[in-house]
Amino acid sequence: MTSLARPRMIHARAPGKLNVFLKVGALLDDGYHDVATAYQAVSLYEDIRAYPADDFSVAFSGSIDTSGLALDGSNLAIKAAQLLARVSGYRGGVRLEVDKSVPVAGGMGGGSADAAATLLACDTLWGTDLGREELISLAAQLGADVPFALMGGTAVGTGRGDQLSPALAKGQFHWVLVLADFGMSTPTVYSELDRHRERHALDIYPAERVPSVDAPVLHALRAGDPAMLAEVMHNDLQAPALHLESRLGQVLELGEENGALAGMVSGSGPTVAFLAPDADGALDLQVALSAARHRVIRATGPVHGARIISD
Ligand SMILES: C[C@@](CO)(OP(=O)(O)O)[C@H](O)COP(=O)(O)OP(=O)(O)OC[C@H]1O[C@@H](n2ccc(N)nc2=O)[C@H](O)[C@@H]1O
Ligand SMILES: Nc1ncnc2c1ncn2[C@@H]1O[C@H](COP(=O)(O)OP(=O)(O)O)[C@@H](O)[C@H]1O
Repeated sequence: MTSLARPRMIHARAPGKLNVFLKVGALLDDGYHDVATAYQAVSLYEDIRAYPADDFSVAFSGSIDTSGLALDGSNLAIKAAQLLARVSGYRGGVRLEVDKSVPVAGGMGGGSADAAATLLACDTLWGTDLGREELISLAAQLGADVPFALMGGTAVGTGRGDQLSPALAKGQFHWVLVLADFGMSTPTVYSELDRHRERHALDIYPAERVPSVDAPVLHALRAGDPAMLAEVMHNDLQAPALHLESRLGQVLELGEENGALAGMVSGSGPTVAFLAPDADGALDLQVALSAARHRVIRATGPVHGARIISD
């Protein structure tokens, strides 16, 4: 009698993201904020290889400095694998090798991409076969951005950012990303926004305490028109991020002086994303910013969400 051979390794890949639009509403009782965001998955990827093992472990490689990342159960990749094992009743473990391209704590959802790719890789490796819907619901338990890393493309996120609906998008947008040599804590940036609103007794979007994505943003994405998108890109976390790290303001100015259509802090920062008119414009901008001794990479979007590359 023959038994079905278990795969020896599964390779999954998930993208980083930009928030081309992010409005932050009220602080909720659970410490989260109601948000309305337009996500775009971009061509910076986390590649995860999952090997059968008796326990759970993770190791990192790649061009990004990962020396500060915990490798224990607090790592999002391990959390994802352990959650899937618990829910599915799988009794073994997994050895995860992550080739990292998304900056750590950079506002581009690298940890979320690790979690999404891990869910998919382990579901395949272990043959638990939960299916997309259930993986998305596990993803939401791991972090607000994790469902989008599974889904990819372009999408509107509401609630904590985890209630997704796909958005129509045409063509390709060209981004130039300035990476920082420091990270920023997402909760700290949200808290800075709350403090600012309290200090100035600001009413949060009084007409709509539940924020929404502005219609012109969806229109620009649908039209695939970078000039149109540049006019309406917005991030409520940019002001608090700049308040915490004023040097990001100089980066924004430099990009806008050198041909960017618009620049924006990505999510909670500190990565700064510039929208270029086209591929040539992105290359010119990369050269100018690199000459000013910044670490700069180019990316395009939208791209696919998490998927299996090989098994
Ligand atoms: C700001 C955003 C924009 O997409 O991304 P990043 O800049 O982190 O990539 C997200 O809202 C981050 O999502 P994610 O990084 O998955 O957040 P989580 O791990 O779930 O939450 C970390 C902490 O951020 C704060 N948080 C997160 C999401 C949200 N809607 N409201 C919040 O206040 C809470 O303090 C929470 O405890
Ligand atoms: N696999 C992981 N990759 C990156 N960060 C992780 C991971 N696991 C846990 N973290 C922690 O999650 C936090 C957010 O990291 P990350 O997802 O890279 O950035 P951001 O939330 O700004 O997009 C960091 O403080 C980091 O230490």
